[in-house]
Amino acid sequence: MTGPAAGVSASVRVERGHFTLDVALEVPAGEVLAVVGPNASGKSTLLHVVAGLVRPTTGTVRVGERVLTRRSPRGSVPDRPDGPDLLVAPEHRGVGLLGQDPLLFPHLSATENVAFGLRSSGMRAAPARERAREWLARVGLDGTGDRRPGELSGGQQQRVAIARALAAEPAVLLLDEPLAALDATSAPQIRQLLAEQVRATGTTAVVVSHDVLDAVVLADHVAVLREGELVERGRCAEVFSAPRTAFTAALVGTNLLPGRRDRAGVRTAVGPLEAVAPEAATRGRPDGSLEQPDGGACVVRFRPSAVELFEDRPDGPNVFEATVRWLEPATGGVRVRLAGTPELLADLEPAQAQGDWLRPGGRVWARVDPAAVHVAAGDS
Ligand SMILES: Nc1ncnc2c1ncn2[C@@H]1O[C@H](COP(=O)(O)OP(=O)(O)OP(=O)(O)O)[C@@H](O)[C@H]1O
Repeated sequence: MTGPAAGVSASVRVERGHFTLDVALEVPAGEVLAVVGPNASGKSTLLHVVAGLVRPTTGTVRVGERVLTRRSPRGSVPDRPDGPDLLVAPEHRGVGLLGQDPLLFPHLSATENVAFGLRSSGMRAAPARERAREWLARVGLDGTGDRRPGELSGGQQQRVAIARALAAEPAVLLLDEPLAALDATSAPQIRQLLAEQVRATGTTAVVVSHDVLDAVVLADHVAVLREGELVERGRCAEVFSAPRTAFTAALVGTNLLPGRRDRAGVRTAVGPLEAVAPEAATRGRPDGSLEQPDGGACVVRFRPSAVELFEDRPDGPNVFEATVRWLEPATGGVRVRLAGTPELLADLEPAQAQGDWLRPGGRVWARVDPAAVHVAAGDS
């Protein structure tokens, strides 16, 4: 490694025409942060700022104690205490970047591709080749070192790129959708390999993806980016199991509604909802009550499989009428999207999804199991 594992901190603003990225984030040394968000939310821009490929409009990027990028607002005094503007070149930052394209040299063998980076950082030829062979074995390519990229599958090429990136022992590794170009068989294998190797080497890493699975498998923490701003962050398990914004809930495929508590329950856009989930009583004060028992803003969360749909109004609490937006396949059944803001999801078993009444544009009755309704204090 170029030194002991170092954390990353970035507080930057990038203005690009109509788009503005404005984020502040920290990744502790040796940990992995996933940045997830939809297309054009600014994920790649953020990585490129950390890699030194994009100069921010203002802000600072540090790896450990070392400042790699600093840009002050225009018109500020140049001899400020925090130092002059600077942009350390990408190749001198100790920061590796692995994208969806392995970008291997086509005329070099796999071993030579991995050894190239080591040679350019000053290692002699024989030890560089030896180290390259060791790394190819670590990524499951023992015996294929003499092949050129054209003689390797897409997944194998990406293994070579991972070996090359990690063999250089970067202080920080940036992963920009590293699995996006792989087929459905290779992607899980490479995801697992990356997770193992990043952890085994203790490399600090930032992975950007629109796929929540990458965050779950690869990362300790997740930051959710929307239109250039971080809308939620925390440990993956916490953010994904109890999203606090409708945006993140949609990303992880659960339902979340803003509400207000009153004596009778929770008022939401679809009507009053009862909750008897244990979490409703555990996420507030130590005595079990919620922080704002009356009139307080809260978020109501329930999984799509807790929603049943009916042609005629059913009995019971938590019943509301809705319009079907569309139907799509779901694991073991059918996912129905119900129109509204936010859109709600219902996962039905195939037998429940029969009948003419369940069609896009049709009116249906929805019922949510009160035992599956979780309520937490806060705004969505
Ligand atoms: N070189 C550039 N010049 C001007 N605008 C750019 C440039 N590169 C990206 N943008 C704009 O910045 C915004 C964010 O793009 P970015 O590629 O960072 O998003 P992303 O979240 O990585 O998207 P995707 O998931 O589609 O890769 C977009 O609106 C994009 O059009």
